[in-house]
Amino acid sequence: MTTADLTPAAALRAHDLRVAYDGTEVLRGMDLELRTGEWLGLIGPNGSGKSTLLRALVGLVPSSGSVELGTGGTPGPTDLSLMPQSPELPPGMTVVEYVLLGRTAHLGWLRSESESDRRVAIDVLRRLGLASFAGRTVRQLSGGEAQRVVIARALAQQSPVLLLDEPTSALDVGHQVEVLELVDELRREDGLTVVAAMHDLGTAARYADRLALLDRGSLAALGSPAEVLSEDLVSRVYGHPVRVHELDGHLVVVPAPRVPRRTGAPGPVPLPVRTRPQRPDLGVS
Ligand SMILES: Nc1ncnc2c1ncn2[C@@H]1O[C@H](COP(=O)(O)OP(=O)(O)OP(=O)(O)O)[C@@H](O)[C@H]1O
Repeated sequence: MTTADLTPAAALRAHDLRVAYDGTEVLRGMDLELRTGEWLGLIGPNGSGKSTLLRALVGLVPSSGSVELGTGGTPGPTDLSLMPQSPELPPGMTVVEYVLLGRTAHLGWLRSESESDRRVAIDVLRRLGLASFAGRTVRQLSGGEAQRVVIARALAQQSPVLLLDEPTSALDVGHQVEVLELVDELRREDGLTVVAAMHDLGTAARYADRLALLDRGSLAALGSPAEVLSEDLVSRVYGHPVRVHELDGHLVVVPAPRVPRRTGAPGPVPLPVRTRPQRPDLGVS
């Protein structure tokens, strides 16, 4: 066996990916290589470009640079599946009809869904504990139920690369674990490649093989969770001091309280200086 055999194949490569809205560049010089079967966590403050990067990877926003499959071709509609952050839920559409939209990329011109498409949709709904909602309209769901239905639609597409934009922001802790474990199971069993933008840094670290930290449209760090979640780096990029602890073998990031400035109080106030961080040597090219 050679070293090449041991190196996971690339699922997707982005090179010098850039996006500008109304002439303002919000994503710049993004170079990423996704390995087949890996989970890449996207983290970064509000507005740092996580959603824009995901949308650029699927071609939903005009971008410059390149996105190509590991095999070298341009991604087609069945290659990447995106679960958007705030999708439109069409009024009157039932849950099963909505999840079946995930099969659209697999249908030929003017073809309607087959029995096997319906089976895929029902199976995904069942695995997410949503089968009893199948006949309900999507507007008749709670926020968390609706979010799981949107995830179900993305999973029903059965694409080899799954892009999730804050997939658990509306979910209680039990459903968060249920959804993330299901995605992780698909990753381990079927070699699904996952990119998930998440705000909870501990949860992102728990599932990701690597974390990509975005800062104002650029990649500030890319590496293992332990490498990227350094107190200094996270405090600087997020503009607030944090502490990183290890609990039961997992990293937990908690905001540190700002020390109130008192007249005559001894010692410095540990406020982070919000300057552009030095790019650490974490494999970012
Ligand atoms: N349609 C748009 N038109 C103009 N500017 C936009 C548009 N969408 C996003 N932006 C800007 O692009 C930047 C990146 O936004 P993006 O939504 O990618 O950030 P994000 O990291 O996903 O943020 P959040 O964590 O708040 O979801 C922000 O400054 C945002 O205001």
